[in-house]
Amino acid sequence: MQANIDATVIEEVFRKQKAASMRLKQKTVQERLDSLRQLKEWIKSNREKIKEAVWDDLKKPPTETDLTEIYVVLSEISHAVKWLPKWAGVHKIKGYLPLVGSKSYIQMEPKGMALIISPWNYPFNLAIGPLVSAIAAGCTVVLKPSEMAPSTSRLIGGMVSEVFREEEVTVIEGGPLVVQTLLSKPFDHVFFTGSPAVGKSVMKAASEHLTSVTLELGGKSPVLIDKACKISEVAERVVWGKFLNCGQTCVAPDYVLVHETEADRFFEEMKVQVRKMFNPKDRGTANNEDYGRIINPQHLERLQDMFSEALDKGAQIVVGGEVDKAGNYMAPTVLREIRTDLKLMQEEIFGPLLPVLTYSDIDEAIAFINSKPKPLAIYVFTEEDFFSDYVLTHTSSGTAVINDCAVQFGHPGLPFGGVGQSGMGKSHGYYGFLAFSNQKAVLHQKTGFTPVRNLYPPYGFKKRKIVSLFLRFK
Ligand SMILES: NC(=O)C1=CN([C@@H]2O[C@H](COP(=O)(O)OP(=O)(O)OC[C@H]3O[C@@H](n4cnc5c(N)ncnc54)[C@H](OP(=O)(O)O)[C@@H]3O)[C@@H](O)[C@H]2O)C=CC1
Ligand SMILES: CCCCCC(=O)O
Repeated sequence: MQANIDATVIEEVFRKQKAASMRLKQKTVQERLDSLRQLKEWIKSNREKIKEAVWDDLKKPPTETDLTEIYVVLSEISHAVKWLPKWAGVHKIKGYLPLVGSKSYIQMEPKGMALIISPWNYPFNLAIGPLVSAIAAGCTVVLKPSEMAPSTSRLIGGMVSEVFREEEVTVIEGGPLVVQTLLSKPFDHVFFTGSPAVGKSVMKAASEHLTSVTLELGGKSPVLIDKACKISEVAERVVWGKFLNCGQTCVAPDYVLVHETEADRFFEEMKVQVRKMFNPKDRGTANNEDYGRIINPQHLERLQDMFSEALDKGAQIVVGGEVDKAGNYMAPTVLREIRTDLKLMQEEIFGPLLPVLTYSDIDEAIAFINSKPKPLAIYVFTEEDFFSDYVLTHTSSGTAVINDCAVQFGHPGLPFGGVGQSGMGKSHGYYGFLAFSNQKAVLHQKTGFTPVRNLYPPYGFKKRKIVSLFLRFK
């Protein structure tokens, strides 16, 4: 069901879901599996509609939508369908001597009512991925997609109406004001994907009800390139990870630190790879199959400001630089001779600009990375394990990839999420299931004698001896 932004509608939706959430708590694993399978069938049957909606919103190449919006979600559903019986089952806990005779286990209980707030850059994937986890956990869901991706938002509303009962999942469209109204309600979990700035306001609002949150945020994810790498392979992987979705990707490389001895070769290879993957020949054509567009004129202007400032302060273009305002087009652009005080090096770029800096000493590079907030990802390219071990030991990030970029997002077995400014909580697979679950600890004590009785008062001489004995063996 799609609800308009009227506050009374939100009130009504909340009331219905509150009433349903206790009943749905008893929703069996089989019922949840049935819902996930129906969702999967809908997605597979409506692939073209999804691609059209995402094209309307972002001019995202249909094949890229297939890969990064549809395939990733189908993979998440298949993973959940395979493992849900185990995730939702009883997790037995090993015995504990002082409680000998008791049985302990963890019971996974749905948190209850979930609010999912999703961004525009992967408007299908980042709305439905968390929804899969919430359904698997047995939660009811209010889903608020981005109004900056209206076609995909409408498609999701229609899909939800067809697949779920209204009291199970409701899509409420709208922007910041709708979010603020929704956040005034005492949900049991809020799953937010977006910028750190908005993430803070979401967390603040949720704290009024002590509602748990998952914050999937962003940040400046560095690429660190060691000496003696296979530079053409490195360039290929950096170009793909960076310019996918025109760089509008939370796990995209934000800047590169390349060892000074490799810099010239790296720049040459970046030219080769950009031209090979995203040849500007299609620039401006409506049906470009390989490269998308910036979401709107405001974001294009933001990126142009960053770009102009960099050029004014000495940055040089290695490849790219073309901008076509009419088509919200900015070419995949690699820059060198970068000053560290540029806006480009202070704020998350979230677009197709890639500043490249050189370093001579690994500790200098690590100090630079650590001078910034902890990123969502760190990408290390090296042939030496000690190098990657050293970097991962001396830096902190939500995720880390050695010798590739962005692919960690697609592995349903890995927890995904940030740390510090780049986010809190994890998503995907079992970790997404846990985000929406209360891990209830259950201890079933035996009747009759248990060692615990020796700890009851009155604490006479004998009792004190027993307690000392207990302590001596700890
Ligand atoms: N960790 C991750 O998995 C990901 C993180 N991101 C991060 O998200 C950011 C880009 O996405 P973007 O959508 O622009 O992020 P925003 O934070 O601007 O928006 C995210 C969501 O919050 C809503 N929103 C926007 N402003 C407010 C506000 N003042 N109060 C309440 N809600 C608000 C938006 O609604 P509406 O859009 O309708 O205005 C949208 O639904 C980047 O920082 C990127 O790194 C992006 C993708 C994945
Ligand atoms: C490769 C797909 C990544 C999608 C989520 C993001 O990083 O914005």
